Amino acid sequence: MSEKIRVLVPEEKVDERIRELGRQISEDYAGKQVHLICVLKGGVFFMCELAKRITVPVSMDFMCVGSYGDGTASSGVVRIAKDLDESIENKEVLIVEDIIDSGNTLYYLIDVLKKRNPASMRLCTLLDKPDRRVKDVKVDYCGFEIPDEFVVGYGLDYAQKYRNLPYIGVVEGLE
Ligand SMILES: O=P(O)(O)OC[C@H]1O[C@H](OP(=O)(O)OP(=O)(O)O)[C@H](O)[C@@H]1O
Ligand code: HPA
Ligand SMILES: [Mg+2]
Repeated sequence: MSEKIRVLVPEEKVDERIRELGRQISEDYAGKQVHLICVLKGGVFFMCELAKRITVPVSMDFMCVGSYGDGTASSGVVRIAKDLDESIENKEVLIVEDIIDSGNTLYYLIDVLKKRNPASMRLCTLLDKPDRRVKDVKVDYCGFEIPDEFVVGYGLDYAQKYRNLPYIGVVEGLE
């Protein structure tokens, strides 16, 4: 069955904002190498586009975590399905996420990664949904603040579908 999707942020706006974020990050990390950590699966589209817009040297690694399963609410239990391949000790780490919603995922991840002694650690998210926050998470770079609606596209899924949409949409008709 397929749901109805309403466009919330069109493709051109997403692309333009990612270029701006890339410029800002390049300025802030001038003279350094930034180590991007992609939070799979949702973060992968954003990370690829963002990395192309960063002009300082970039390295990258991937971690796969999840707490939503096929539903629209966080289970509260964050599961690591794949850890990083490399050490982050003394690296300028920038975590790249698609969305901060309840904050459960990033609260947990930041706690885990801080113990590995990076030189610095910041967070960049394409979307921030502050109305749903239950855990406090500091966002350093944000693409868009969005209202309390379940969104898909640009890596975000509903029951694993719609990640490949090139825009941010709202799934209509969910309670
Ligand atoms: O702030 P939170 O309420 O924790 O929600 C945000 C997290 O939830 C989603 O991941 P999900 O668990 O759906 O895994 P996925 O990226 O594989 O879809 C999303 O990609 C974030 O990682
Ligand atoms: O609004 C959302 N959409 C898809 N996945 C999510 N994970 C947390 N919030 C969302
Ligand atoms: Mg998901």
